[in-house]
Amino acid sequence: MSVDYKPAVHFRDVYYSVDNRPILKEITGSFPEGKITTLVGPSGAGKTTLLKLCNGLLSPDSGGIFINDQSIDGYEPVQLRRNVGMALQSAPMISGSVFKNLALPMELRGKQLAVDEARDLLTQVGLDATFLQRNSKDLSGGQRQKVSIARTLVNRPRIILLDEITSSLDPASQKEIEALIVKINQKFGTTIIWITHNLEQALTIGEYTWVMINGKVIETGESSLLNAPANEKVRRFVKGESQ
Ligand SMILES: Nc1ncnc2c1ncn2[C@@H]1O[C@H](COP(=O)(O)OP(=O)(O)OP(=O)(O)O)[C@@H](O)[C@H]1O
Repeated sequence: MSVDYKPAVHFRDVYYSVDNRPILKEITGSFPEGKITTLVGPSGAGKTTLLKLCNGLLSPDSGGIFINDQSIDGYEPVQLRRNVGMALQSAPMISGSVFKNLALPMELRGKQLAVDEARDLLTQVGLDATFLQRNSKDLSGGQRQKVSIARTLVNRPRIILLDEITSSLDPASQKEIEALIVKINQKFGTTIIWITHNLEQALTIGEYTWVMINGKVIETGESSLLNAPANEKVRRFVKGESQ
């Protein structure tokens, strides 16, 4: 990974295991501040696990994780969740209105979300104000993902983690969400770490890529590395061949 950029998230020799089974091994590297980095690799490589380490949902067995140069252990959980937002493929919603869903991150901090602010958030993600009173269960997949992203923005996070947020969407919705994430990245300088199975997406949207295989980071660099991987395992992965 280029040394020209300040790391937003830095991993230093991180190990993580479940029931003595190593899931992540020797993870060292940085996600540059203000950039979009995609995380690719075969199923079970450890991508989601790595993402969950970035916001404290999981803790490493050993090694260090640093968010904006500060050890993740030094953050209050609330402060960490505000700094590092996350959106998931399933875009989980609580039952009730879109407004209720947008207000949730504030409510968890004992605060209220102003209706004007909720409207602004919807505008940011390309939805009009009529959506505020819609029931979350009546949203399409693309709309649901937009609300999920808007809800992430409530806390104005400096870093957003995305776990396959477009993989269940039709191509048009996928393009809309991609454009939305690029806009958020450019407008607010938000660091984006994006797990995707879509290598075309990694090439076009992400400036940088980490390739993970079997719990290890095998290659990192500009996304164009996917066009000509140096590593044989990565070459096989990119060609869709089994490891
Ligand atoms: N809580 C857990 N208990 C047992 N095994 C787990 C647990 N969490 C993760 N694993 C295992 O760790 C490995 C990595 O899982 P992870 O979900 O991080 O991979 P991934 O690269 O995100 O995969 P996918 O692309 O399929 O989502 C898998 O073998 C998974 O079964």
